[in-house]
Amino acid sequence: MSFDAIRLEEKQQAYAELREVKELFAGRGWFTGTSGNLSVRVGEYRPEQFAFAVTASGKDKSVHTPSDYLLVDQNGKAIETTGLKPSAETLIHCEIYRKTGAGSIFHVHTVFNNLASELFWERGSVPVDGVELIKAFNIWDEDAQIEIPILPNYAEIPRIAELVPDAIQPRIPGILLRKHGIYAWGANAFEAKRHLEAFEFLFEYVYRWELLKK
Ligand SMILES: CSCCC(=O)C(=O)COP(=O)(O)O
Ligand SMILES: [Zn+2]
Repeated sequence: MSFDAIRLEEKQQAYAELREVKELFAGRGWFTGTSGNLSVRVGEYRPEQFAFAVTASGKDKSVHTPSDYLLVDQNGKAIETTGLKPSAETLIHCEIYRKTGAGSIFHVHTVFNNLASELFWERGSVPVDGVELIKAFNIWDEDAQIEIPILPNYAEIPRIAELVPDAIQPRIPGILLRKHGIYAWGANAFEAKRHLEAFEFLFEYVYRWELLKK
């Protein structure tokens, strides 16, 4: 498969989706200090070869410019002529796509996802019991109990990326990095957004509930 088959309209559609969600999340204050990154897959998918549009590294994600996104391959290398650098965390997106075949991945740093990751670091996952919003993950069991995995936040992204495949839990479309942020994914941007919003609600809930219990 060649990436030449990716049509201009597909790329423009992916960039438009990223722009829309970037604007929405920026309005919620989810990109503090240039943090966060977003991606949408384009073209055909095979675990050994795929492409995606990803946010460029280090940009102020609350503003729109003509150089906010670029296309990369399954190894995170640019597949278009550009001076832009892909997100420093692109390798994590690569591993999530390879393992899950997802269509879109969103990463944000928030105070509640950082607090939850630290509160439950020693457990290795954030437990959530019986909260209605678990249904946003298409888990419909009454009183469902889920565990959201937490990975260490090593300085070297490849060291984190290599842990990602084994950390991913089949029913849970997200992974926390300790005192860093959440990666949430879905079959498309709509679903990834729903999952991310649910995770953020649940992190705030579990954190506040832990305080109330004390
Ligand atoms: C200033 S935030 C540190 C880097 C980070 O965690 C992040 O999410 C943004 O990195 P990017 O290269 O995608 O801009
Ligand atoms: Zn980050």
